Amino acid sequence: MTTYKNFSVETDADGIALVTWDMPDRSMNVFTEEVMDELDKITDQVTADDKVKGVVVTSGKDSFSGGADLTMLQRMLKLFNEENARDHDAAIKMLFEGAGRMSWLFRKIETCGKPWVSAINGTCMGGAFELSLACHGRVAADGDKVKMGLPEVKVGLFPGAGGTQRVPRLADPQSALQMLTTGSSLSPKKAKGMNLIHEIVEPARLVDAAKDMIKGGLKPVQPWDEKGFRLPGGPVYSAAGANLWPPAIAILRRETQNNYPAAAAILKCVYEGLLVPVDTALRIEQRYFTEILQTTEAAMMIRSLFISLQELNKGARRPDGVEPTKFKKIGVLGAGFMGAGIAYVTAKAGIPVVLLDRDMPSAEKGRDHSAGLMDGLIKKGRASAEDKEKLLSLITPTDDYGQLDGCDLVVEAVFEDSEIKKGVTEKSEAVLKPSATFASNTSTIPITGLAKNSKRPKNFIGIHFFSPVDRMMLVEIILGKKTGDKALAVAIDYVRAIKKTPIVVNDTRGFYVNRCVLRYMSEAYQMLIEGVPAPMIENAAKMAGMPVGPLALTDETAIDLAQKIMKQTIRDLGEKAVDQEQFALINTMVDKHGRHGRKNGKGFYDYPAKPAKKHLWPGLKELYPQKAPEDVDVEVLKQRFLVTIALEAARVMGEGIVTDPREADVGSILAFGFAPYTGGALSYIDGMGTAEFVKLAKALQKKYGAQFKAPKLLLDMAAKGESFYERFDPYAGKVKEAA
Ligand SMILES: NC(=O)c1ccc[n+]([C@@H]2O[C@H](COP(=O)([O-])OP(=O)(O)OC[C@H]3O[C@@H](n4cnc5c(N)ncnc54)[C@H](O)[C@@H]3O)[C@@H](O)[C@H]2O)c1
Repeated sequence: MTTYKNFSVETDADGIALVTWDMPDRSMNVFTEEVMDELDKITDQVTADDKVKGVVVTSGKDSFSGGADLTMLQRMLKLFNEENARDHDAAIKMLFEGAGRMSWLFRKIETCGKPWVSAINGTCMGGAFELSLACHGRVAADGDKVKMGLPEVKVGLFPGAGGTQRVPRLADPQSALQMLTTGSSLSPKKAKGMNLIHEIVEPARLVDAAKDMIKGGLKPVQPWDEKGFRLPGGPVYSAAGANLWPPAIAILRRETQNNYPAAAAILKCVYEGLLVPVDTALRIEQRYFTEILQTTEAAMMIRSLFISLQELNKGARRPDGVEPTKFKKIGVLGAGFMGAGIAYVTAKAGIPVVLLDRDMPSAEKGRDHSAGLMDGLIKKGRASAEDKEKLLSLITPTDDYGQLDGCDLVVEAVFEDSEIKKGVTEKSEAVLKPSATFASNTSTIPITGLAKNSKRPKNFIGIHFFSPVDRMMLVEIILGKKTGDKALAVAIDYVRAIKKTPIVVNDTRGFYVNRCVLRYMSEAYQMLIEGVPAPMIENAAKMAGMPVGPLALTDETAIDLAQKIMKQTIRDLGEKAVDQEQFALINTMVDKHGRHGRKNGKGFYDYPAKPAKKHLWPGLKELYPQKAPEDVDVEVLKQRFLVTIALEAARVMGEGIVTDPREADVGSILAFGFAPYTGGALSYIDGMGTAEFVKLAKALQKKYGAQFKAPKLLLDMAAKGESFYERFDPYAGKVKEAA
C-alpha cells in the first residue's frame, strides 16, 4: 500500500488499485492544490506500474466529496488581481492555466490507457462528480444519502473540469442543459436514467462491483474518444438541434433575466463544445471558465453563498469560551402558525419538544401540523411512516407549565401582545431551571423591553424565525441590552442544531430583515402612486433578480398587517415617520376596498379558485392616473428596488444593528432572496464600488425622494474608497483561512 497525505493506494491480487480519498483534516473531501498534486502523482504511479490493470477510486468518508474548495479559487483570484495590476497578459495566462488544472488532470486520467472506475459512496458534487465523469465506469451506492450533481452555477461559476462537455455527451442534451444551468442534484436513480452512471448497487457491494466492471473487461476508452461517436441528441446542426437550442436560450433568459453570466456561458460552452472534438471542447470550456472567474458575480457569489454561508453555519458569531449545548428538551410556547413550525423543525433535528398552548386542543392542533408536513414528505418518497411516528413521538402537546421542567431553552411564539408575553414568561420562569435560556419569536416588540418581564434578563434573547418555518433557512438572533454571551451561544447552538443559518442582530424596530423588506414594499407603493402600471412594477422586481414581486409579497404578509405596522409606527414615532401618501394607499386598499391580501383572496392580486391563476387586481388602474408603459424606464425601476434595500442595509450597519457584513449579505439572500447574483445587499454596493453607488443613490434621491439619501457611513466610505468588507473586516484579528 502506498499512502499519501490525502489518499491511500492498495493494489489487490487481481491488479486492481483501490485509491481511497480520505483527507485527515477535513470532515468532507474537497479538491485543494495538494489533493490535485497527489492525484496527479497517483495517476502517474498506477499508469507506470505494470502490475496495475485498472483503478477504482472511492472515498474513506461517509460522503465521496463536496467538490473544489472554493477558497482555492479565491486565492487564485487574489494572485490574478495582484499580477493583473503589473502585467495583464501574464495574469490572464496564469488564470487560464489555473482554470484548466483540474480539467487536464481528469483528461489525463481518462486517456491513461487503464480503466478507472469511480465508486460513489455518498454525496459527490462539483469537481468530484467531474472526476467521476472522466472515469470509464461509474458505480453508485443505493440510498438516500447518495446525491450527485454539478451545483457550480449556484455560486456564479460553472463546471470547468469537463462537466459541460461530458454531461451532454452522455445524457440527452435537454436534460444535460437543465442540470447544468440549474445546478440541481440527482439521485442515483435519476443519474442512471440520464446515462450518467452505469450501475447502482447495495452500499456493501460498492467497491466489489466497481472492481467487477474492470474484471469484466471495461475498455479504458471513453465513448467520445471512440471512432464514430455520435452525440446522444444528434449533431447541433441537425433538425433535433434546431428544435433544442432556440427554446433553450429563451428559457434561460426567462429564468435568469440575463443576471447570471455563468448560466449564459454554460449554454455557449455546450453549444460550441459539441461542434468539435473533446480536446478542443475542453479548451473552449477552459476559456469560458477563465472569463467567468473574472466576473463580479462569481467573486460576490463565492464569497457570500459559499464562504460566508459556511462560516455562519459553523457558528462564526458564537462567543468563545461557552460550552456547546446538547439539547435534551426544548419548550415552545404557543402552538399557532409559528410555534407549530418551530416544534416541527426542532423535532426534525431529533430534539424532544414540549409544545404548550392555552388548552389541549390548540396544543394538539400544533402537533398535527407536523403530521401534515410528514405526510407530504411520505407522499414524495422522502420520509417513511416510521420517520413520522418517531418525529411525532418527540412532540409533547400540553397546557401544563410543569412540563417545561428540565428544558434547556424555551422559544415563545404566543400572540404579538406584550401583556400576554409577560404572563407566559413569568409562568415559565417559575418552572425552568435558572440556567435555562428564554427566547421570544416576536417580530415587532423590542427584546430589551420584553426582557424586563424576566427575572433573568441575561438569559433572555430573541430568536426570530421566518414563515414558513420549515422552508426558510435564516433565523435572526436578537440581542437585548442585557443578553449575555451564554444565551447567545445557546441560541446559535440551537439554530445550528436545526440546520438553519443564524445571524446576530442588535435590538431595534424591525430588526434587520423586516427593515429591508419594508423598504422594498414601500418603493413599490411609491411607484403605484406615481402611476407606474402594476405589472411593470412586479416584472421589474423580478428582472432585478428578486424572487417575489413586492406587491405579491405584501399580499402574502397581508395588507392589513402593513396598515397595522404603519399605524403603530405613527403612534410611536409621529406622522412624519410614515409616508402619508403611502399610508393613504394602504388605507384605501384595506378600508375602502376590503383588500387584505392573499388571506381573503383579495389583495394587490385577485386569487381566484384553482386552477385559475392569481392576477393583478384591475381596480389598481383606477387608483392613480396611469403612465404609458413607454414613459417608464424599467432599468430605473430595477435600480430603485436594489438601491433602496442596499441603502437600508447600509444604514443598519451604520447604526451598529448588524456588525458583520457576512450576516447582512447572507441574511438578505436567505430571508427575502435579494438578487443572489449580487452576493447580497452590501456586496451589491461593494461590487459596484462605494463611490459609484453613492453617485447613483444621489441621482435617485434627486428624482424620487429622501428614501435614497445615503447615510453618513456610506459617504465616509465613498470618500475613502472603502468597501464594506474592508471597513467591517469580519476576519480582523483572526487567522484568515479564506484569504
Ligand atoms: N406569522 C408570522 O409570519 C410571524 C413571523 C415571525 C414572527 N412571528 C411572531 O410569532 C408569534 C406568534 O405568531 P403566530 O403567527 O404564530 O400567531 P398565531 O396566532 O398563529 O399563534 C399564537 C398561538 O399562541 C397561543 N397563545 C396565545 N396566548 C397564549 C397563552 N397565554 N399561553 C399559551 N399559548 C397562548 C394561541 O392559542 C395560538 O395558538 C408572534 O409574536 C409573531 O409576531 C410571526
